[in-house]
Amino acid sequence: MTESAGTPFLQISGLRKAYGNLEALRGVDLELRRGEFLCLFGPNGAGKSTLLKIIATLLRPDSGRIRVLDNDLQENPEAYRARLGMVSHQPFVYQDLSLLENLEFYAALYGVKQPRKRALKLLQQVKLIQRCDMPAGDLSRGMQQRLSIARALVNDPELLLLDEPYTGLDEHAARIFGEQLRLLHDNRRTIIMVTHNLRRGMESATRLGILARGRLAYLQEKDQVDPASFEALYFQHLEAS
Ligand SMILES: Nc1ncnc2c1ncn2[C@@H]1O[C@H](COP(=O)(O)OP(=O)(O)OP(=O)(O)O)[C@@H](O)[C@H]1O
Repeated sequence: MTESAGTPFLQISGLRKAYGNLEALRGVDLELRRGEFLCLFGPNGAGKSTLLKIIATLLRPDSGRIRVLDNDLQENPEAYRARLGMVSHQPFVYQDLSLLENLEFYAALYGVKQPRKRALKLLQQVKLIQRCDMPAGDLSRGMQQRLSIARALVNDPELLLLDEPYTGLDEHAARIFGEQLRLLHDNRRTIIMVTHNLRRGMESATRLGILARGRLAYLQEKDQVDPASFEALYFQHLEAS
């Protein structure tokens, strides 16, 4: 994939998705440059997970386009998926396999050169190395979340999609994850995170967005945003929903 200066990394235009009569996305347009970190807020049912699932190719839109650099993702989904990582409500881990087996499996699937080494490094990072031989199904919910974060990073993704990654994490684990996000966020990685955690979201992001009733109601560079005004606007949207 070619990349010239100024080419947006991700271009989304006119994205619409309905579930029966319910219009979950009503025309979303969004452009992100490589290395941007968008934190997307919004009321329950606003369409945030639907948007992330479509970007992750887990769900097909009814209409609209998504391009990553010069490629339409519908035209070459396999190459696109290899560059993608996602943490969602589903852990996508095998409950009967150990933590190490799970991560080794995914690393091998993505063609990582030394799958075991990569798996062990990630288990260290998410502080699960002591439990590496335990079946994933025996982990607590917060630990499952840490494992799915490790799973999402196995292929060192260029585009990382995080749907409420703080859910289930205790304060210590959330702080560690916040630190990891800072390390993960470099010039080559583009991140979109959906969260209801205003403080955590605002500390990590370079852009802030609010999705409301299936539309992007607000999008701004974080350094142009007054935190108190943003918080007030966010609460207005929550109350209006
Ligand atoms: N599989 C589905 N079938 C029918 N309706 C769905 C389905 N998935 C989502 N919806 C509906 O689409 C709308 C958007 O849902 P979505 O999960 O994208 O919202 P969200 O912004 O992620 O919400 P939350 O903050 O509660 O996670 C909601 O009204 C929801 O009930």
